[in-house]
Amino acid sequence: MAETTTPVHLLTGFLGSGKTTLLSWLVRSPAFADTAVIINEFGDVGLDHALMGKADEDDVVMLDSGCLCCASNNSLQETLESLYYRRLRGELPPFARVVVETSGLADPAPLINSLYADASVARHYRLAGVVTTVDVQHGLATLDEFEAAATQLAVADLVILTKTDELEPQAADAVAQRLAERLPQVPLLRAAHGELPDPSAFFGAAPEHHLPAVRGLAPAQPAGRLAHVLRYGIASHVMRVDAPVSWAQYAAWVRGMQRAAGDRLLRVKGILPIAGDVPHVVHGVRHLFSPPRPHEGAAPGELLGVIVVIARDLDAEECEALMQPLRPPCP
Ligand SMILES: Nc1nc2c(ncn2[C@@H]2O[C@H](COP(=O)(O)OP(=O)(O)OP(=O)(O)O)[C@@H](O)[C@H]2O)c(=O)[nH]1
Repeated sequence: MAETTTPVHLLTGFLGSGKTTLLSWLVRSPAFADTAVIINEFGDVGLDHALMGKADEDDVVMLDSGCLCCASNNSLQETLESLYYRRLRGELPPFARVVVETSGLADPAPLINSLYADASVARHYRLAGVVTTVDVQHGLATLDEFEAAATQLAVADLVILTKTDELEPQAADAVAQRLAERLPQVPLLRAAHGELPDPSAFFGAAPEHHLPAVRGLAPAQPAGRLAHVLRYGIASHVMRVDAPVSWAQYAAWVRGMQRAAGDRLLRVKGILPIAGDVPHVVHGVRHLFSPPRPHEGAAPGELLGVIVVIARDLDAEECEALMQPLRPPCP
């Protein structure tokens, strides 16, 4: 008898569209018991993992809800195989499904293809749906501007319109309407404050009717991150801040970033020691920065002081110059 395969749900969506926030909430829900979550990142440092409050980047963490979480910079194939064999050897508890959070710049088509085309993966896993997050404020503009965002939407089996708490219901309705015109067959859910009305709806996506579109979009070889970086002039810079900073320094840094690079910024995230060495989570999407909040969960360890800046046409030198307000003043 053929072995049953484990369903894999891809969670994609452009930089800052709310994937990690949504997932952080979902993994605590009983609907996510028996789920293994894999976080795959753009950038050299596994920050999303830390922002979700997990302890160890290399290991699989079991949450109270029964959900398993791990971060990986390996290929999806390698990670899925490793999970499969660890489960087989009894090193991991059984899991009934997998959720993969892709990086915000990833073209999901090669990932989708690998689930179908890689024989060793396809023996044990199957694609069960692609969920694409679209930011209600920036989403439509991003779709027009970035091919990756358009591709992420094109392959969606379920669209989640995020941050609807930030707009009036009528304005959110208008965005939902525009998305429905683009993808009339794809269901759309709304998330507010990073939450869905029903967490189990996340698993309701059905991929079959999008397969032709995926085949048409997928390049022959899996697209490397570099391809995106070169094509759009987008680069990810990992900056380090070694000493605690004051609120005044933080404010000066944000002002400088907004003024000098606001139109080129895509995403800023990190964990900064602010005001007496308290680790604070820093988030920016485009030119907007959220108020930093104290970091929750396991100590950030060496990620404390790491800021990832993803921007267009911003080289390392200029990025470093923009970090100056966070550097200790010269004696
Ligand atoms: N008001 C509001 N803010 C949200 C919501 N979801 C996410 N955010 C904020 O949007 C910013 C980006 O959210 P993330 O969850 O990190 O986005 P992401 O898609 O994982 O981003 P990348 O890791 O860059 O791909 C953060 O400041 C979040 O607090 C929401 O539903 N409402």
